[in-house]
Amino acid sequence: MSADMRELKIEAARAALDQVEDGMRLGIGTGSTAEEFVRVLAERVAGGLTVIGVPTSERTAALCRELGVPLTTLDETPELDLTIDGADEIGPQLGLIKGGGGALLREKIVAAASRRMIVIADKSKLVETLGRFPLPIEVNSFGLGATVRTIERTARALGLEGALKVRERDGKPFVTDGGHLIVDASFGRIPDPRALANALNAIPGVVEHGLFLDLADTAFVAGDGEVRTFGAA
Ligand SMILES: O=C(CO)[C@H](O)[C@H](O)COP(=O)(O)O
Repeated sequence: MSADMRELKIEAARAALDQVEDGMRLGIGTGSTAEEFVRVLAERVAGGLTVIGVPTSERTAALCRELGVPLTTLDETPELDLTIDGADEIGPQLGLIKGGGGALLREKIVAAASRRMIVIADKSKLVETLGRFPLPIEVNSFGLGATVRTIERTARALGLEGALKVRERDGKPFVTDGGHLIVDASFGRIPDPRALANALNAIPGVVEHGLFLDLADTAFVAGDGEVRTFGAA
């Protein structure tokens, strides 16, 4: 990642930090932008801010522990005030594609448990139509072949075509924190994300998908010397 790109992520993270108030229960996202948020949050915590966070991945949990951000779980703290997370794409009405980092299931559970969700990103994530970024779909490993065929058929019925690939890392299937697999679906354009989300939700074997609709309230997007706010300020 270039130094400029990292700077944009830090700017967006700082804008989100301004929304954090003392005593808040936070959902803490996953990915390189969310990690910049953890870093700026940790500085504030070291300076006396009192917050408690639910991490959306083991990777984020490890960074929080390393930097001294206090953690809890959704079992101990089932309602959160604010979740801050990155995204792979930000589309119309703050519809998102997430899951590039493989944490979409926990990210969606945490976002849904939060009163407010803020997305932080650099401007490369803004799109007019979702789908350029392959849609991550988390699936149970049992019946993988059948589930992939059903996803393919379901997508085709909605006019969506494209390669479906089981995600790999180091030549082996990528396994999520929940022990599932990820199928990346290269649809190119998803003109009706709601129809696709509903259809995917109905497929046995699909654990969750990376379409985040009606979850994000605000996006802080850094680029061209400013941080733009989308949605509720
Ligand atoms: O959804 C995610 C992880 O599952 C991330 O938020 C998304 O992949 C963005 O990551 P980055 O900030 O590194 O671009």
